[in-house]
Amino acid sequence: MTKIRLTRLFTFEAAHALQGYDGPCRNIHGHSYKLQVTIIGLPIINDEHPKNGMVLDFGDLKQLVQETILDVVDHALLLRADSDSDLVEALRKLNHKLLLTPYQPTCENMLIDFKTRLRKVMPGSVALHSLKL
Ligand SMILES: Nc1nc2c(c(=O)[nH]1)N=C([C@H](O)[C@H](O)COP(=O)(O)OP(=O)(O)OP(=O)(O)O)CN2
Ligand SMILES: [Zn+2]
Repeated sequence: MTKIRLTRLFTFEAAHALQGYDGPCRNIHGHSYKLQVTIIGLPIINDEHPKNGMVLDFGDLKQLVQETILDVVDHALLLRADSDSDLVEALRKLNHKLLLTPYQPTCENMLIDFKTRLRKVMPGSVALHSLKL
């Protein structure tokens, strides 16, 4: 049977700073990110099944990505966990949505993080094929 890849595009807004970077991106700045999620699997072949013909309902994929990634990063500020503690404390006092990452928040590292998070919640019948940011 033929395995099928399904791709869905998501967008989110986030700010970050690249600590120690030799350019303007060491300052806190923001992006409108586009995240492409591709899964792979076999379509359900069962006329009695409500998801007949689907690898995964697009709605279910949307909910998975929403809960696992977008709820975490959308309108958040991503800073390295070892950022200046006064800054972190001040942002917390202001109730800012802060994601302290154990990594430099580059696209590459964010993708590794997203992959880890998504793999944990993929239904058994499908696999995460690829991510693009
Ligand atoms: N390999 C990577 N390089 C850079 C990353 C990254 O995540 N991975 N991130 C940055 C900055 O955070 C930021 O994204 C700047 O990108 P850049 O395209 O260099 O910015 P510009 O202002 O030149 O481009 P615009 O299109 O005007 O935003 C840097 N490098
Ligand atoms: Zn940036």
